[in-house]
Amino acid sequence: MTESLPRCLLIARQGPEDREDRIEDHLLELAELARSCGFEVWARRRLKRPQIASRTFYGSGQLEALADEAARQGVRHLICDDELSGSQVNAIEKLTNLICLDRTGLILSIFEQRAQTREAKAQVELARCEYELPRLKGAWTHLERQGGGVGLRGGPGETQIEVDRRMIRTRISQLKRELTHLEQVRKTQREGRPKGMPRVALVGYTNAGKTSLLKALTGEGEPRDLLFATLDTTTRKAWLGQDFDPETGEGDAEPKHCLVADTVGFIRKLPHQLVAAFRSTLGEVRTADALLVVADAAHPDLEDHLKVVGATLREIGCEPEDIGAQPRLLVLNQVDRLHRPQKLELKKRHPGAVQTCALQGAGIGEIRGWLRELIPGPPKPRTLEAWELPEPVPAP
Ligand SMILES: Nc1nc2c(ncn2[C@@H]2O[C@H](COP(=O)(O)OP(=O)(O)OP(=O)(O)O)[C@@H](O)[C@H]2O)c(=O)[nH]1
Ligand SMILES: [Mg+2]
Repeated sequence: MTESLPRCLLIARQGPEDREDRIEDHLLELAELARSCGFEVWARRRLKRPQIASRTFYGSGQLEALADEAARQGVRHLICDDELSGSQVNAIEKLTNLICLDRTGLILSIFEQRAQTREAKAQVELARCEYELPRLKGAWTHLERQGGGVGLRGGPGETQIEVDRRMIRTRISQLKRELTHLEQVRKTQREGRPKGMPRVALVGYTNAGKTSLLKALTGEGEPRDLLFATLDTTTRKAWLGQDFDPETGEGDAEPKHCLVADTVGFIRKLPHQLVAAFRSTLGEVRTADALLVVADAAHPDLEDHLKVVGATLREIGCEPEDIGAQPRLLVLNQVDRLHRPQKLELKKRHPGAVQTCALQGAGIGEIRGWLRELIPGPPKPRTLEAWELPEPVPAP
């Protein structure tokens, strides 16, 4: 007998400046995250609030009404798209009698479920510790209230917080030491890889089809329709064919290869604790000779996704404007889900991109051709596209 999945209710705040459709999109993405974490989504709600309520973020009136509705439907979890403080989570849980998770907490839970290798596990635990540390106060307020009478400083609660904080800080130091060691191991492995064979990293928004492209290029990889299916970097050898014209006899008959690394996906508001903790895994991206930036071309938020990818790449130290910056190829994947006019429109918007369908192998030959060019030397300079550049600062 299959156990039924825990049901959850998703909410997001809509401020006066927020467009309704954008908040809906964010809720749809949150629903995908919840599904990837093992929840069944019962409902999504936009809560219109001109101002943030400091204690409960969303305001007690709306939350109480939702809690009644959720209780009648057997919903136990409330997942919020907004980043909440520990004391806000506590106040919401008390008011609604639901288990409350914010977006960062949800993403961390997915990463915890997926982490397989020692390195991924250590990275995720580090991110979890960094996330919990500032939240401890909220979690322990019930003890603080029990603590010390008149004239006493602190009390049992406060002491407990201090003990907890110290334990977490000690664990953070241990994990950082372990990760520095693992980063060194990774660096040595990289240096030991065959010379003269370019290393290419697949990067992009989660669920865009990076692992599917790894499979199309190298024959290996397990694509899954889940957000953050891939956490660990996998590197495989890809056959790139040969630059040889049998009719004229021109070119190089020697077959060419490169190494392709699949990496963890990016997402809007990727918790900064995770970006920091995944520095060593993402080192594969920083040190790659070239990047294949993969996007789901059929996603309605394609352009936003590209901006998130551009910004996250900058955050991990890949600046497209730098001298000697890695060449990048934009791979617009899943074009089998688009009609011809949409593909033409996309071609106009991103003329330098390759349009692919990783599942059927369309466009893979073009990627191979681009990768072959990397071998004799760096490809020609290219004009940067708008999504790679920082957002312009609005005029005062
Ligand atoms: N229709 C269609 N589906 C695709 C294509 N490429 C990938 N998919 C599907 O998209 C889903 C995600 O594919 P993955 O390759 O796992 O995506 P990913 O970017 O590695 O995702 P994460 O590792 O979770 O970040 C899977 O269900 C794939 O079958 C494509 O070209 N066309
Ligand atoms: Mg993947």
